[in-house]
Formats: sequence, C-alpha cells, structure tokens
Amino acid sequence: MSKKKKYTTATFREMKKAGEPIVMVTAYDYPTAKLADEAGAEMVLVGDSLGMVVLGFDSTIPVTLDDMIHHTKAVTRATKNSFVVTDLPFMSYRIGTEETLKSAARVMQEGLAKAVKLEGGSELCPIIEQLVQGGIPVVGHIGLTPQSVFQLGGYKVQGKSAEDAAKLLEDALALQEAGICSLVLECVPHQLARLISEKLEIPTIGIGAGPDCDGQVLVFHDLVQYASSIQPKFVKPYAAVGDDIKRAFMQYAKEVKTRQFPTLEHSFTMKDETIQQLYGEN
Ligand SMILES: Nc1nc(=O)c2c([nH]1)NC[C@@H]1CN(c3ccc(C(=O)N[C@@H](CCC(=O)O)C(=O)O)cc3)CN21
Ligand SMILES: CC(C)C(=O)C(=O)O
Ligand SMILES: [Mg+2]
Repeated sequence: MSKKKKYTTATFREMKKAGEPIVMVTAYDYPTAKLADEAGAEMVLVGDSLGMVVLGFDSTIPVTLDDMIHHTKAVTRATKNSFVVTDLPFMSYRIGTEETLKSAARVMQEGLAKAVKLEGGSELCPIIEQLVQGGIPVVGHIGLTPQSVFQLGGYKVQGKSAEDAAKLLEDALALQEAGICSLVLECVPHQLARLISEKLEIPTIGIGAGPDCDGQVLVFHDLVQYASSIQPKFVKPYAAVGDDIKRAFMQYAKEVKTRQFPTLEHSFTMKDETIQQLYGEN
C-alpha cells in the first residue's frame, strides 16, 4: 500500500497535473468506509445511490437530506485519509438559495463531509457560486443525472449527438467557472469524456465515461457484487461478495436446523459444583 496522506481538493488538482488517476468509490456505512479508506481510496462518495443499493427504492428520488446525513456520519467516523463527498439529494438544492445553503451546511456540520455533489448543468452556476463563497467545496455531476431519471426516460447514455455533446462541454466549462473542484461524468461516450477532461483544469471523475477521465468512481455494491439489482455495462466486478454471503447464510441455516451449530465450543460454561447446587435447590 502506498504511503498515506490526507487528501484535499489541492491534492486532486495536483494528481490531474501529474497524470495520476484518482480513485473514488461509494460507501454508505462505517465498515465499508473503513475498508475503502484503508485500501487507499482517495475519494469516498456517500452517493444518493444509497436509496437504491441500501434502502431498496427503485430510483434515487425518495432519498432525503436526513438519509444522506445519517449515512455520511457513519462514513466520516471511519475515514482517516479519504476525502468524503456527499450527494445533495433530489430537489434539496433547487428550491431556493437559503434551503440549498442550509442543506449543504448540515451535510458539512452534522455529517462532517468535505464536499457536496450536485447534479446538473450551467443552471446551477449561481447556487454553486454561493456555496463556494461559503467555503464549501462543490463537486459537479453531468451526463446521466439519475435524479432526472423520469425526465430522461431511463438510465441511458447521454451526449451521443454533436448537439448534446456540445451542451455537456459547455456545462462543464460553466461549472468550472462557477468554482466546482471536480466533475463527475456519468454515462457519456468515452470520446466526449476525453474532450471534456482535456478542456478542464479541474479533475473529471468518470463512471461509464471511459478510460480518459482523471479519475474513476464505481458504486460499492456493483464493484463487489453485493446484491446490486442493476448490472450496467460500465461495471467490472472485483469480488462476488453477495454469493459468499448467501452461501454463508445457507450453511448457517442448515447447521441450525441439524443442530450442528452451536456446539459447546461456541457456548459458555459454569462450574459443575454450581450446576449441582442449582439442581439440588430446584
Ligand atoms: N447499483 C447502482 N449503480 C450505479 O451505478 C447507480 C445506481 N445503482 N443508482 C443510481 C445510478 C443509476 N445508474 C445507472 C443505472 C443503470 C444504467 C444502465 O443500465 N445503463 C445501460 C445503458 C443503456 C444505454 O445504452 O443507453 C447499460 O447497459 O449500461 C446506468 C446507470 C448509475 N447509478
Ligand atoms: C454514481 C455516483 C456518481 C453517484 O452519484 C451515486 O453513487 O449516487
Ligand atoms: Mg448520486
């Protein structure tokens, strides 16, 4: 494992300059965040994908700010070096300036996140400027923006036409100008992700955006195959944890049913004389 240091927004700009890819992974709880941090993940994302992979909703839309803060607290108790970014959930940054600033402040003060992430294009520039002026690092997110799933008509690749691609490049530049510290590119053609990454000074973090982004992010449950119900093309499984867990549950159930578990090896004992005394008295 490489030598550990605390990661900051400055680290990520330096990494981009040096051509060193940035590793980001999602985590939603203490044990996962601890393992990600120990494994050297430079950024940990408390994604609103938690609504789908942890809470069982079929989109990220029902996720609340309280949900995000609850999970962020668990994650930041575990991380020593990783830079923790928390998604602002559906609509929490679109109702008004005051509500957005309050939402982000809660994520920072209660959740102890280091940055917030917002989905959207240049329309968010004014609010991003406010957040940045307030001292909050902001991560952008364009391309497939799951909080707009019902408008997009599904989880589809974005920016395939010249027109759509030009709009995404324009958004990326505008968001950089507004002060974001990095930009997630989700489900866009790899050539477009490369162009955007070349044009920006801040690092891009890709998911389904090809090899030429400045960093990569994957959802934890996809990466280790932990009962994730979706299997997009961009996912590469690095473990089959779900299968292992299911096998363990089945073996445990079998051993309980057949009284193979527990044995005395897993039990507590009292002295023989004590048990005799007990039987004598009753
Ligand atoms: N487990 C999980 N992983 C994710 O990456 C993720 C979530 N959940 N929830 C929130 C969003 C939703 N995401 C998704 C979900 C599905 C596809 C998907 O199936 N995409 C198709 C592309 C279809 C097309 O060609 O346009 C694919 O085959 O990859 C992509 C991103 C990404 N995020
Ligand atoms: C897919 C990533 C980028 C995300 O926003 C999430 O996990 O919620
Ligand atoms: Mg998200």
